Amino acid sequence: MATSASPQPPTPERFFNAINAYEQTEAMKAAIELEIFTAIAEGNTCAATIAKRCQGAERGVEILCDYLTIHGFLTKEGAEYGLAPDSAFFLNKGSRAYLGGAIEFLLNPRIREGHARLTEAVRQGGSALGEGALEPDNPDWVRFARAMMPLMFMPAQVMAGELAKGGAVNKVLDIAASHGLYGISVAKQNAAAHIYASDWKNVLEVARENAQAMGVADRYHLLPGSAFDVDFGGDYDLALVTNFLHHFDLPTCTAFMRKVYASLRPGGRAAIVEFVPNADRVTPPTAAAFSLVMLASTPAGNAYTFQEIESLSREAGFVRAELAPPPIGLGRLIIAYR
Ligand SMILES: Nc1ncnc2c1ncn2[C@@H]1O[C@H](CSCC[C@H]([NH3+])C(=O)O)[C@@H](O)[C@H]1O
Repeated sequence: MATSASPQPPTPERFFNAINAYEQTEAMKAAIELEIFTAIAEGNTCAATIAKRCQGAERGVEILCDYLTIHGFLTKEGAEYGLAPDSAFFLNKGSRAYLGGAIEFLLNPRIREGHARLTEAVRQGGSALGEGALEPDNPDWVRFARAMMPLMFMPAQVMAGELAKGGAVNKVLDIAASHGLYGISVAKQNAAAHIYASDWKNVLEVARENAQAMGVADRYHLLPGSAFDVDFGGDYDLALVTNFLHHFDLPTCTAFMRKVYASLRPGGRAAIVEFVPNADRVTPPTAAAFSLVMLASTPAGNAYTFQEIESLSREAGFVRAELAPPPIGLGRLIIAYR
C-alpha cells in the first residue's frame, strides 16, 4: 500500500530555533557556571532552594530551570525540578563523569569567533582566522588538554581495550597526545610499554603531569614540536593518531600517514580515532556536523569517511584498514596495518 505522509504546513519554527540556538548555548553556560545541576543533585529541588545554593535570584533561577526543562536537561513535577539522566551523569560536579569544564575550551573566544565569521569561511572555503587552530604552540590546545580530559577517559579505555585484542605492544607513538589519556590507557594495558608522546611543548606539560599522576611517568617520553617536523624515531608496534587528521586536507593526511607508516615496525598498527561520517556526509549527525567545526577553525580540515581514511592509509603504504565495531566516544577507531 502506498503511504504518503500528509503534507505539513510550512512553519517558521525551525528557522526561529536555528537563529535562537545561541540561547541554548548561553543557558547551558549559565547553568554550569551557577552549578544548577550540582545544586539539584544535592537535593535542592525548588527554585527558592536552588537559588539560595547557587547565589541567584529566585526569578532568574526559575526561568532558567524552566528553559532547561523545555530542552530536556531537567524534569519538572509541580514546582520541583529533577535531573534528566544525562544531566545527572555529566553535569553534576559530584559525578566522576562531570563534563561542565569542557566549556572552557568549547566556548573559548577564538572558537566562537571562527563560527561568528562563518560567512567568510564559507566564501573562502576555510577558517576566517587564517591558520586558526593550527597556529604553533596555540594556547587553546593547553585549554583543550585540561578542559576536555574528563570527556576522554572512557573513549581512551575503550580504544585501549579494542587494541589489546591485537596483542601486546612495547613501543607506542602517541601523536597529538594532548592530555595523554590515549597513550596512558595503552600503557596501563601493557605493563612493559613505553609511550612516546608528540604534541606542542606547552601541551605536553599536561600529558607529563597526567602520566605522573597515573603512575606511568617512568615509561613516558616527550617528543615536543610539530608532528610534521619532529623525528619520531622508529620501530613502533603501535602509533595512535587520535583526533588529528581532521585538521588537515587529504593530501596532507596522506603525506603524514606515510611518516607514521615509516615509524612502525613491519606488522605494526596505526590506530586512527576520528569523527567518521557515512559516505553521504550528512549522517550520523554529530560526526557529520563536525565538518562545520573544521570549516570554521582550520584552513582545510574536514571529517573524513571510512572510505577516505582507508584509501589514504593504503596510499601511505598500509596494507589494509578496518573499522573497529565499538564507538570511541562520539568517534570511531580505524586500525591500519603495516
Ligand atoms: N602540527 C602539530 N604537531 C603536533 N601536535 C599538533 C599539531 N597541530 C595540532 N596539534 C595537537 O593536536 C591535538 C588535537 S586535539 C586531539 C587530542 C587527543 N589526541 C585527543 O584525541 O583527545 C592538540 O593537542 C594539538 O596541540
